[in-house]
This record gives sequence, C-alpha cells and structure tokens, in this order.
Amino acid sequence: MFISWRIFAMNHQRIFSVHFKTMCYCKIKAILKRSKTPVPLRRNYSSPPGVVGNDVKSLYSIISPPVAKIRNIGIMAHIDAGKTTTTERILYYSGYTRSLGDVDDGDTVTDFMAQERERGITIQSAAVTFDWKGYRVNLIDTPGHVDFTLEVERCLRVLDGAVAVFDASAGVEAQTLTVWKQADKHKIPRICFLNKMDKTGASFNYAVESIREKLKVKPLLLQLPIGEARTFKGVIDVVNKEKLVWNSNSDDGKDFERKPLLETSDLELLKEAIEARNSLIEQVADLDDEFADLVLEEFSENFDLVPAEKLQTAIHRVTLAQAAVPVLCGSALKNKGVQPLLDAITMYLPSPEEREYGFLQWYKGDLCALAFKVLHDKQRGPLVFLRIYSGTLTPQLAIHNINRNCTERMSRLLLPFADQHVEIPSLTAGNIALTVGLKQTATGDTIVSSKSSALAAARRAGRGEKKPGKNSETESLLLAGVEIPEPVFFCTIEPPSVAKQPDTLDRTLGDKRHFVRAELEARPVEASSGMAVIEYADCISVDLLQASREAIENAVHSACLQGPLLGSPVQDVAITLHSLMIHPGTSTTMVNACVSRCIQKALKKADKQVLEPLMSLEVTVTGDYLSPVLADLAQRRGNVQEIQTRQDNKVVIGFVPLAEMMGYSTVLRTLTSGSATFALEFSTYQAMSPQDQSTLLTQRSGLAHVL
Ligand SMILES: Nc1nc2c(ncn2[C@@H]2O[C@H](COP(=O)(O)OP(=O)(O)OP(=O)(O)O)[C@@H](O)[C@H]2O)c(=O)[nH]1
Repeated sequence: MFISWRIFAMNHQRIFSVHFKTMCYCKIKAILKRSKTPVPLRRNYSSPPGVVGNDVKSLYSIISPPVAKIRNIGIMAHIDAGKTTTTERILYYSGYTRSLGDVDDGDTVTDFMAQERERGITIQSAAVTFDWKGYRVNLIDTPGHVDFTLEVERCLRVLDGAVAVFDASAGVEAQTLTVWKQADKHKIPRICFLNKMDKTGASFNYAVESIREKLKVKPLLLQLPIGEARTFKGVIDVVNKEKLVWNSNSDDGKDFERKPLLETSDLELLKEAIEARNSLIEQVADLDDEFADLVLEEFSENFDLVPAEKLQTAIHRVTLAQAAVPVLCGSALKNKGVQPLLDAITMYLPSPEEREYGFLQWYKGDLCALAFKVLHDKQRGPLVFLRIYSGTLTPQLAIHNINRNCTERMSRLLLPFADQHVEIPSLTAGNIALTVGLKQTATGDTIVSSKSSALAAARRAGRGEKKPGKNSETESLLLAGVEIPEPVFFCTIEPPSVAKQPDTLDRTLGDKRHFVRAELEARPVEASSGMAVIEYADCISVDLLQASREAIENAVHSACLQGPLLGSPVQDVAITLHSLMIHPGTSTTMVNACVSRCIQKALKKADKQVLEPLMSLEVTVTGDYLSPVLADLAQRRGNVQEIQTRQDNKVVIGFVPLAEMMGYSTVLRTLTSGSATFALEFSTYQAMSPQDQSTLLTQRSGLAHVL
C-alpha cells in the first residue's frame, strides 16, 4: 500500500481564537515576558516520524503502536514551574526537534499560538505525539494559570497518567493544589518531577516534604539529587543503583555518564543511596502485597539483592493504584534529568488498557471516542482532538455523535505534532487523533461509528446496568461531560429584608382575556447555592400549581438573574408565593410575565446589599520587599491572614476583593523590582461596606462626575 505523507503548516504561524472568559489576572512573570519582542518562528523540526531515517519510528509504529506501548500523558503544574521548558527538552531528546526551544525567547513547540509566544505563557494545550525507546507518547501540555482551569480540566480527563512539575525552590504552590485535585477527580496516576534543582534556594527535601504535607500523598523517592542549586550536577538512580552525571561542557544535555554506584569512591553517597533504596523497598512492600511476599520470601536477609526490574514492576502497580507517587528531580533549563523522567513516564505510568474504562465493554471493539478539544483553523475549519477509547478511526469515515444525535463525515485524520500535523490513514484505540471536517462536534461529545452501534451499545449497557436514576440508556453511553468552572467576574445582590408585593396582570388579546393575580414575598436566606429558593403557600391549589409551576419557576429564575441595583444576579433569596389567581384560558406566558414583574417590584422594595467576589491571594516576595507589598495590600482592602517563611522568601497569604486587583501585576512588579510572584483564586462573595457600596452605585449611575 502506498501512503503519501504530507506535513501541514510546517513552521508557519497560525492564530487560533481563544475565549478569555475569566481572564482577569495573571502572574507577574508572565507580564514580564510579554514585554519581550516576540521572536519570529525559525525553529528546525526533524522529519515527521517514520519519514526519513529515524531509528525508533517505523511506519507501522506510527500508525498503530501496540496499545501496551502507548502513554497518554499530561504535564501539570503551577505557573512558571517549567512545564514548557520540560516539554521542549522531552521533544528534543525524543528526536522530534533538532534544536532546543526557549520559553524566554518565545520559540517553543508547545506554546505554538502567537498569543502564547508573546505572553510567554501556555494558554491552549498543544497535543504532541512522539516516541521514546519504542513507546508512543501522546503529551498534552496543560496550562497552569487559574484563569485557564477549563483548559486543564478538558485535557486531564483524556489522560491515562500525568507528570506534575514543581519548582524545587517553591515546593507545592497554590495552583498545583487546584490541578492536583482535578487529577484526583479523574483518578489519574501521577509522577512528580522536582524541576529547577539548579536554582538558588532549590531544596529536594523541602519540596518532598511539601508534597507529603500539602498533597497528602506518599512520595516514593526514586532519585536523590547530586548537589543542589549551583552544585547540582546529576542524580542517583535509587532503583538501579546508578549515578547519572551530566557533562557540564555539553550544551544540550545529551551527554551524560551512567555509572554503577558501587564504582563510586564517594562512600557517603553510596551509604545514602543504599539507605534510600532500602526504605523505598520497605515503603513499596507496605503498599503492594505481591512485592511484600517476594521480598519476605526471597530477600528478607538482604534488600540489596532485590532486582531492579521487580522493584520497578511493583512501583508501576503502586503508581497505578495511586497508593503513592514516584518522585524524580532535575533541571529542564540546564538539560539535566529529563531523559530519566522520560524513562519513568514509560515505566511507571499506565497504558490505556491498564486504565479502567467500564463503558468499553458495551462497544465490543466498535469505535468510541471523546472530543476533548476543538480549535478553529481559518483554512481547514474546526479541528477536533479525539481520544480514541475503542475501535479504529479512518479518514472519510462517517461518524455518529451521540450528544448531538447527528452523523457527520471527517475528511482527514492527522497526528498532532504541535504546529505540524501529519496526515495518517488510520488510528487505533488508545491514541489521540486530530480530525478535520467535523463541523458539529463540540468539546465533550462522544463519537461512535454509527447510530446502530450506539443503540447496540445502549442495549448492552441497559442489560448490564440497572442503576436507578438513569434517564435513558443512551445517556449512560455519554462519557462524562466537561465541568465548566464558575466565572468569577460578576457582582451579586441579596435582599437583607422581607418585601411583599401583590401584582396583577389583566390584558385582553384579541377576544381573549388573560388575568393573573399573584402575591409573593422576597426574603433573605442563609448562603444558598446561588439559585433562588421557591416556596408555595398551602392555600395554592395543587391543580393550579401543576398547570403553572414551570412558568412560575422560570419567571423566578429569570427575574433573579438581573437584580435591581446593578443588573447583576441575585442570590441568597427565597421567594414565597402567597396567593395565585389565574383566569381560565390565560396563557403561561402571561403567568410568567406577571410573576416576573411582581418579583422585580418586590426586590426593588427590599433593602439590598451588594456582594463582591473575594479572592484568596498568595504573594511570594523576598524579605526586603515585604513592607511595601503589605502596605499596598492594606490600600487594596486586603486582609492578610498569615506570613510564612519559605526558603529565602516570605509568602503572604490572605484575602482581597477582586475589584481591587486590576493592574496588580504591574504594581507588584514596580514595588518589588520584578522579583515577586502571586497567585489568585476565587474564594467567596462578601458584602461590601455601606460606604464602598454607595461609591460603587454612584459610579455606576454616572453621578460620580457630577458630584
Ligand atoms: N533555573 C531554572 N529555571 C527554569 C527551569 N525550567 C524553566 N525555568 C524558567 O522558568 C520560567 C518558566 O518556565 P516555563 O517553561 O515557561 O514554565 P511553564 O510552567 O510552562 O509556565 P506557563 O506556561 O506560564 O504555565 C522560564 O523563565 C524558564 O526559563 C529550570 O530547570 N531551572
């Protein structure tokens, strides 16, 4: 069979549209990077896999790697921990790029959007496919900013494993916790990479302890660093009892020496490594019965004789069970420690077939895929990223979208390689595909081969699963949808006092009289879910209620979406309908209009309180700049809860109203000569003080200029 290869978009720049729904703040370093002049794309890419002499990449392995050899991996971290730099190194060592990209120069492969290059931050995750020592790795670079948690969520749910990258001088930072919890939700096995071991203040022990304490997980130390900060030069491979030292003259880190530990003349290092290995063996034996039996039966006298392969297999099982998390270290920027990280990805993280996807039994090998991302390309239209769970995808294939109940045809199938896309003839289960031609498919949709295949799967699901509460069999076939985080940028109001309001609507349309009379009361309730609580007085007849309940509830919710003070949603309010009179023949639209108007009047009469979003804030700053930072926060109505000492830095933890944080990154940069960083996350809504509220209302009504 002749297969023609085409490379799309080689080295050209594409700009995709991005929606910054909640883009209100970003970390100071990102802003600093933005001020740099963007560098035009001039990167060299090696041939696409399998095309020109590249040892690991046979044509077969590209199209159809054995599923056991596939790893769908994400990299997650706090902003600036080094995800992009680590990804760049990974791509370089795996042979897919011929030069090292640099985030600070704005020329990395995974930050391929122009906007990202300019800002120096990772906004849209790029899916990248490469091979490492016979394994196929689909790597999805997830953004670390709080603003982009939706992007992170979208990507996490299609991963089988993840690498959490940490700044070894900072340990677990605020955003890592958020992303870690998201990964918990999707039960994703993880390994940790303590990056920036070369940085002043880097501390392996500190970072490990912070992982233990803040993430509440058991770290498995598979490596120990050789040196720290300026003296960092390599790692001890605890599992294989080897010493890995990078050649300081090598400018790309490809050149490193791997020596058995027993050959080292440094007895202190040897002792430390043997102790670390013994405690690793004990720890793994505690968590894995099979390994415990092996150790007790054959090696209880001397742990040193436990073969590395047995230990590795047990670590793989423990990682898969999420009973513990392997920890490695290195410096992506200084090109140290990335190759062992790649080995660990293939060795310890699971293949797609090791993950439990219960729904697969219903498809019996038929196509089942999930659309996890849609990009818009000016020339090719929507590009849909699919994770294939079962079956095979081929171009020109008509597929059925269960969510939209429609059938459409894809024109091309591509392997995603950052801003290059390689056209391929088919792709099997476990892989990540990029499709062209699907116009109706949206993020979160489940794709199958045909409607009859969906129905057959639904029948199987219906037979096997008799859970109450499922609406339909088809619903159980939909892979879990993406949860969209709450936007943070709106004000709310709550009425602190009761307001009763009668209202009557009496209208004749044509020869028909529409008459509704409603009396209702709005009163405050303790913090609710946000939606208005609706109550009905006993005197309202059941029949009347049955006929008009939907119209009433729609009216309540739509009236509460726009409060009378600022036009913002109303919350913490209960609406009680005391009486309702409806003439026969009155349309439900009239009922809706009457109730809605009545609520608006009641809310107008009530005393009202404006709520504003309150953010939790963490500022990391060197001690000499602490005072100006605190003084500035006081002016911003900030409430400092705690000041921690972290290495050489002070970490200010507190709360601050979102309204005060506009332009904060620029001010913080000026105050601290660019040395501080901050993370901001929505916490809750708080009542504004009467004075602040009246200033806000005056500004909003336009009277500020007059006064
Ligand atoms: N000293 C040191 N600096 C590093 C290392 N890795 C990355 N950096 C620097 O840290 C900064 C952030 O690196 P990135 O790779 O952009 O981090 P990121 O996590 O992708 O950041 P976002 O895309 O904004 O989430 C850059 O200035 C890098 O040069 C490292 O190993 N050591």
